[in-house]
Amino acid sequence: MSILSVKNVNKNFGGLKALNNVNLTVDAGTVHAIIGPNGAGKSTLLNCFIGRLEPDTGTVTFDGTSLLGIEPHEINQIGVSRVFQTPEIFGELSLVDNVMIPAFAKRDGIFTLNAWRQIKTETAIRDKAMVMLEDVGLAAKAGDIAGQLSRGDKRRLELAMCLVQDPKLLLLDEPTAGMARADTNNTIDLMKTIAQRGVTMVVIEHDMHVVFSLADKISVLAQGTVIVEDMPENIKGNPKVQEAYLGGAHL
Ligand SMILES: Nc1ncnc2c1ncn2[C@@H]1O[C@H](COP(=O)(O)OP(=O)(O)OP(=O)(O)O)[C@@H](O)[C@H]1O
Repeated sequence: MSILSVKNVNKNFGGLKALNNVNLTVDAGTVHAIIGPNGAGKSTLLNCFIGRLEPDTGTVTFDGTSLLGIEPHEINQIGVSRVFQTPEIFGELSLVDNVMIPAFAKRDGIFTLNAWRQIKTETAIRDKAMVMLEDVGLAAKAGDIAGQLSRGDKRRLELAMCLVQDPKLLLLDEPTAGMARADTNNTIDLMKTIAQRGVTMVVIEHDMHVVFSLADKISVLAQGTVIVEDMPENIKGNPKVQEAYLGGAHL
């Protein structure tokens, strides 16, 4: 059953066709990877899922609700969370505070600093935040200041900030970018655990080891168009993919 459906989406930047009649279907409970060369339109497409960009034409539907014309926080509220390429965390706050903030935002609709001062002591939310930090392997650092974390840990923290919102759909933009291999493998394991819990994931990723370790289905974008959508085993040898994606090189 489809949870995210993209139909005939076009997006131009001036004279540049960043998305050219994109169609894509993500099935519930699957990991769906979007790959393609630099500038193919992957981030532009993801931004159309979270209200950061509005397509010029076409539809984006999540769980029966159109995602177009609604605010990013409302999209978040209905169950879509995104992990960014550059982690968006609160650098001066502790890890546990970082995870509590999105938990409150999810519960109360929108987050305000005044509310934060009053509710910071709520133990149920603090306990939930601690469970999420445990899940991503950061519980021992719960009281540390987030800005001082390593790059890999910052990404794990951001993942905890998404998971605390109990998302139905998790969007990950290059979740292992800049990580050493050991960190990448830990992240793959973590994402597998999240997938096993039934969270649908859309992953943009350049690292083919990550893509082929995780994906149930892969969409290949080239010059703003989905040129192939198929199972991983059918992607590697696809000449269209090799030509468009790597200029004829073998994946
Ligand atoms: N805000 C913008 N204004 C103008 N052009 C843009 C804007 N955002 C993206 N583009 C252009 O749209 C095209 C698609 O960019 P996009 O970032 O979506 O590609 P991508 O597949 O995510 O690339 P990468 O893998 O390098 O991150 C590129 O040519 C890019 O330069």
